[in-house]
Amino acid sequence: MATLLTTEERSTLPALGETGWGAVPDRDAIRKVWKFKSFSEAWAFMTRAALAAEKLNHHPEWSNKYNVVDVTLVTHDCNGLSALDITLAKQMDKFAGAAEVVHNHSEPISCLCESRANRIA
Ligand SMILES: C[C@H](O)[C@H](O)[C@H]1CNC2=NC(N)=NC(=O)C2=N1
Repeated sequence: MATLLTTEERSTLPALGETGWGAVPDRDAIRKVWKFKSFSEAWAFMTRAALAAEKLNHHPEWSNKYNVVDVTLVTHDCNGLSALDITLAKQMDKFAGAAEVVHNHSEPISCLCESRANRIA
């Protein structure tokens, strides 16, 4: 059974913050949003991440819209962050490679994709 990260363990998390993972307001969870070059690259990332998640028996809360993948990591069994979230976060960072990290989490995900109007303009 996973246990919540201790205060001491959490003190090592800022390094993770520098990679674009951020705290979710009002929740003991972390979130990162990537923008890939294409849907195909986003899907390839999700495929790798899904296989890693299955191996860990630890699954992301995530959504995908076109080339954007929005990931929240939390451990449901302990209702907060555990070491499994950090392990999966690091693996996802590896799979995402050089994809653009979207830092403005307050922006609705629909605004992060190019609008259809812009693409055909
Ligand atoms: C029974 C099974 O092991 C659990 O439900 C696993 C599956 N995947 C999980 N994923 C996440 N993110 N948190 C969990 O607590 C969790 N628990």
